[in-house]
Amino acid sequence: MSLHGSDRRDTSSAGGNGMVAASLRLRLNPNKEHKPDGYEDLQLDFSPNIFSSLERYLPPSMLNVPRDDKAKFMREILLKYLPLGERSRSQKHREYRQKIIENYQPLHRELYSVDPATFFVPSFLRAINDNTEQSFRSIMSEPSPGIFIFDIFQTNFCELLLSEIENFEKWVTETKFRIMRPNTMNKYGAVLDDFGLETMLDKLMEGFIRPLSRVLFAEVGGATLDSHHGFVVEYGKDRDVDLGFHVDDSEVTLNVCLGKQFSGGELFFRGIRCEKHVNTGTHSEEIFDYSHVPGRAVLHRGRHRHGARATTSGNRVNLLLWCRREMKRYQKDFSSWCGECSREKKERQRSTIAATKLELFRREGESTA
Ligand SMILES: O=C(O)CCC(=O)C(=O)O
Ligand SMILES: [Fe+2]
Repeated sequence: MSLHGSDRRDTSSAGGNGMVAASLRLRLNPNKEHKPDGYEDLQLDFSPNIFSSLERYLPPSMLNVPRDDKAKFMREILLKYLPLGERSRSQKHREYRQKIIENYQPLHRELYSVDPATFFVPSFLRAINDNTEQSFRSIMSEPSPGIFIFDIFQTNFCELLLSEIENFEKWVTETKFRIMRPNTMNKYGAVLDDFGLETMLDKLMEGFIRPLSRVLFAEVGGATLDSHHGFVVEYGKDRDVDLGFHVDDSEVTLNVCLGKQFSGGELFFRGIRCEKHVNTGTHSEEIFDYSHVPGRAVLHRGRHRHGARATTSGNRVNLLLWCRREMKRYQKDFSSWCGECSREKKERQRSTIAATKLELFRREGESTA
């Protein structure tokens, strides 16, 4: 589910609307002293972070009621802000997930909560612990502006995750369970959030990707990423072949190759664009192609246009974490990150300067004539 759009962002006035009693209005300003509960372990239709953020807006009388009651109250408010169609979609999705989680037996339970020492390579962990731009840049390359490449996962972690995914798919085939694919562009692959890995991926985003995005992608809200869509894509014989040119429904995307053996499957990047300019041409300096390496991450803005070439032999499985900001501010000026908006802005500035210069020359000419 998603909570996009400026109309649904301003939760501060939500309590004044409809069924919730007037005495239970949300506060206009958050209570910054209040330490919110965690909601990761509950099956909810919205990201646990949204509940923790919204909790600071609860009326004072509700702050200390049981967590389930707070979650119920906030869920009702959030649901009212979804259009009807989306509301029932969100309800159905919750039931769908519930059904999987009740019936699927995980194979490697150790994958379901983050264990930094066994998940990540030491260089990545050191950089995250240092938490400085310099430490981040020391472990990554930026072969093209806004595209960062670095080693992230240990081989053993990649293998365990691949084996868990295979086990899930085996269960899907055996039980003939109809699963939802990660998005409209894939016929294969699986949504990791749907079979129990949501909390682990949330921790991965919060503790390990958000610190990087805060520094590397500040202008698209990298510091305040608050939800994610986590899935795997699978290519090869009997799987998807390639992936067309697109932008992701994310502010920041983490793409990590898990394996296995394959050839082809290169990513091609073609510049960052806002919605208005998404189909404009590419400039030569925006062209960048990348060959995947197992365990290695590519981190880029969701609006960085890209696609994946055909995997010509073997199997390729990649983990994708689309990191989002549900609580987005409505943004109008994209010139800090859209290649075309910034070119247009520079062009406007250049012509204003040229016109001013011309006018000055003209006046000078008149006064000396
Ligand atoms: O196949 C890949 O590595 C890219 C996948 C991708 O861009 C996506 O799923 O959004
Ligand atoms: Fe993508």
